[in-house]
Amino acid sequence: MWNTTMTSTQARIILLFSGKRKSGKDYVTDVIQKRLTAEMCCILRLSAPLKQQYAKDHSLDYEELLGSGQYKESYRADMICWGEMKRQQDSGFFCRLAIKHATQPIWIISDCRRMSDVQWFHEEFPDRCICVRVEASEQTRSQRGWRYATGIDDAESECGLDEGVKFDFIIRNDGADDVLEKQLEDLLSLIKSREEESNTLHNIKPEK
Ligand SMILES: Nc1ncnc2c1ncn2[C@@H]1O[C@H](COP(=O)(O)OP(=O)(O)O)[C@@H](O)[C@H]1O
Ligand SMILES: C[C@@](O)(CCOP(=O)(O)OP(=O)(O)O)CC(=O)O
Repeated sequence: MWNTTMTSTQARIILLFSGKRKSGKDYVTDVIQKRLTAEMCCILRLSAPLKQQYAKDHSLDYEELLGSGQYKESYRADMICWGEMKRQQDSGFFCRLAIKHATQPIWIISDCRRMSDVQWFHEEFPDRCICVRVEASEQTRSQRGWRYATGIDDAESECGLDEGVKFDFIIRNDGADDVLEKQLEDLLSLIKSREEESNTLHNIKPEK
């Protein structure tokens, strides 16, 4: 189905995922990666290099910060502040680190939060980005363990992409498997058609 004869390690397609806490970004991106295979598609998190550097600077446990337990939550507000300070100095700081070792032709960036994240990818990789929003109702998110937290759920970290972004695809993830399945099929078709366009462009030989 997919062309695996890559001539460069740079991505052909970049899926920029965003969505509120517990909307299901990890769940959905895992399914998509499985369908595309790990050979073709990697999942990259902007929060991974952030947590790594934050853990180092503050003598904390990086693995615990990667988990979904209380440890991460107790540092979330401070990590947000620290990350924002870094981004003010260099808006592409975490984006560059996150993609550094990626070799697959399709990248999923699973946690875009800020306009600067989306802009950075669009500027670095024009015509390769597909912006995907995952949405779930507050009721669904609550059932998945979400509790509103002032300073987090009303801050840029959660709301930075609520307005001003034209999403190429919106996934409603409220729990019905067949509804999600149909949307995933549509998104996979979009990825495939972009892949074909991109292959066509890359295979055009320069005129002699
Ligand atoms: N469509 C779904 N079907 C079943 N469980 C789901 C679905 N979407 C999300 N979940 C579950 O809800 C929880 C939160 O989802 P997650 O992907 O971690 O959210 P996010 O990454 O947006 O914070 C996880 O336990 C996940 O397995
Ligand atoms: C400081 C953060 O990067 C922490 C993000 O941690 P996760 O990526 O694990 O987030 P959730 O899926 O919302 O639990 C947030 C930020 O604003 O950069």
